[in-house]
Amino acid sequence: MCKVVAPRPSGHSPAHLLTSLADLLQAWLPEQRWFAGKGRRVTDLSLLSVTELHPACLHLLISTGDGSSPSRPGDCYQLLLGVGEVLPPRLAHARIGRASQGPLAGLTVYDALQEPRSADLLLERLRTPGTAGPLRFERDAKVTVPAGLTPRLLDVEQSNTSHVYGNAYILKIFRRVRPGINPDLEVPWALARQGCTRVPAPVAWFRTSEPLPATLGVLQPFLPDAVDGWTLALESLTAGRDFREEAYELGRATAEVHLALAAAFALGAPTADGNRRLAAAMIERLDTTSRSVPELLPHVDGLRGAFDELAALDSGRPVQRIHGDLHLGQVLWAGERWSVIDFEGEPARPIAERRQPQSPVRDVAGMLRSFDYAARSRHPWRPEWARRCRDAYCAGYAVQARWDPRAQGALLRAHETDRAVYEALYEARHRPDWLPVPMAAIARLAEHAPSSSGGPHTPVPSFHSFHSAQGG
Ligand SMILES: Nc1ncnc2c1ncn2[C@@H]1O[C@H](COP(=O)(O)OP(=O)(O)O)[C@@H](O)[C@H]1O
Ligand SMILES: O=P(O)(O)O[C@H]1O[C@H](CO)[C@@H](O[C@H]2O[C@H](CO)[C@@H](O)[C@H](O)[C@H]2O)[C@H](O)[C@H]1O
Repeated sequence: MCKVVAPRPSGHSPAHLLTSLADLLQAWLPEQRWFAGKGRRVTDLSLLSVTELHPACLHLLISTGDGSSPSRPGDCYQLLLGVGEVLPPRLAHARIGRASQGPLAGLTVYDALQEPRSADLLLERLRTPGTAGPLRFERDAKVTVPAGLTPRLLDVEQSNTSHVYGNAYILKIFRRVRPGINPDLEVPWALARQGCTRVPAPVAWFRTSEPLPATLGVLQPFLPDAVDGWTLALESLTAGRDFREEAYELGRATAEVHLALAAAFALGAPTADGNRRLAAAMIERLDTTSRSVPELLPHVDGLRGAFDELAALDSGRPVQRIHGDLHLGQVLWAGERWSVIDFEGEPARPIAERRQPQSPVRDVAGMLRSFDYAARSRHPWRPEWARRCRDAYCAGYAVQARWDPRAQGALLRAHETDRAVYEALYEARHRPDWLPVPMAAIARLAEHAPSSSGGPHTPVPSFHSFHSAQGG
């Protein structure tokens, strides 16, 4: 960590500190993968809380807005800032800038989550529960986390920031913070209590009570040698290898998690009214998204067909807690089986909404879209690879859940369409180069008028009988 010089930042109010940080953060935030306002200027910036974890390491909750709507509350983000005189070369990539005014004038500010020392600080706090200002560090009383585990920053594309400790634990620090308990703590905790072994159970976490009650980070066991489903799918595509057996097992794993979720949380009955409200919400998302992603505009009328079809439906599957953002990047192959991670749901949605019971078909649709994503992201495009994976996945799901998602044609189509709209917004905001991937699906979904398909449920006893039935 850099050497700190007086005056100590903690001696200053958030408003005073902001005079040092505002310019630096306004330039730096829009460059961050986890920042949801790509391409938009940060005009309104305020510090919601400042906690000194160490004289040279500040924990910050900030609120940002783009000035577009004075009535819209700003987004809240969690930062760990290092402050010092000189930044060592190994931290050059973490540099945010040199403050020119205010209490930090002349000091260099950097993203402290990029360095192991801040990871050490957080783990020490999590090992021994307690508080620091508004921050509360808590853990599962039955688990003892050893001291001195070597941290490393996880070097993968992700929406948050994670540190791995001694290949034994992983700490996810949520970047975008929303009021309420984060489902990524709530759901794995509840599943562990159900005895579900498909999901790593939280061992420690930290949260804040002010200025908003929110979960800030979760420590879980790290699955060593795990490979995520997205990497495996791309390897399979590159090598021209089949992925049906993996997809089938993934379907079984998804259904197993859904069954455990159904046992852990309340269920809701499917109703015609529920379908109408869901369709209305999907149409609203389509309309809102097409205002910020103009590429969607030519397809809006076509896409609405799937939602109208859902609105006319008078049945469906019972609603329950689900994963909420299921895709190939959220499943890990480790120890010869699939595990499921990241129950945060769609990060842009309010937490109260993410905690509502939803149709399990929504998760199935997320994974089906993901097979399409993988196939679309490689040249040459191999639609048959995605089609086989999608079928195998549903077959595996049907065996475990005892109902086949393919028999829910209208529901599945509406959820896939809604998911593709979500993906278009996500990519436009976070990875504009990827926008063509969901747009390809959107064009296809809009072009093919919805029609009820999907036959009656036919249980498939094993992958191998499924495989031979497909002539594989
Ligand atoms: N328990 C775990 N064991 C091993 N690797 C993990 C574990 N949890 C997460 N990871 C790795 O971290 C990556 C990002 O995790 P994820 O929870 O999806 O973060 P984010 O929500 O920030 O995208 C995963 O793709 C995986 O590579
Ligand atoms: O970071 P999260 O895992 O919470 O999820 C967000 O980012 C994902 C991209 O990293 C995004 O997923 C989309 O791209 C994936 C490939 O990178 C693909 O597997 C998914 O099917 C596709 O939706 C996800 O939508 C977003 O919420």
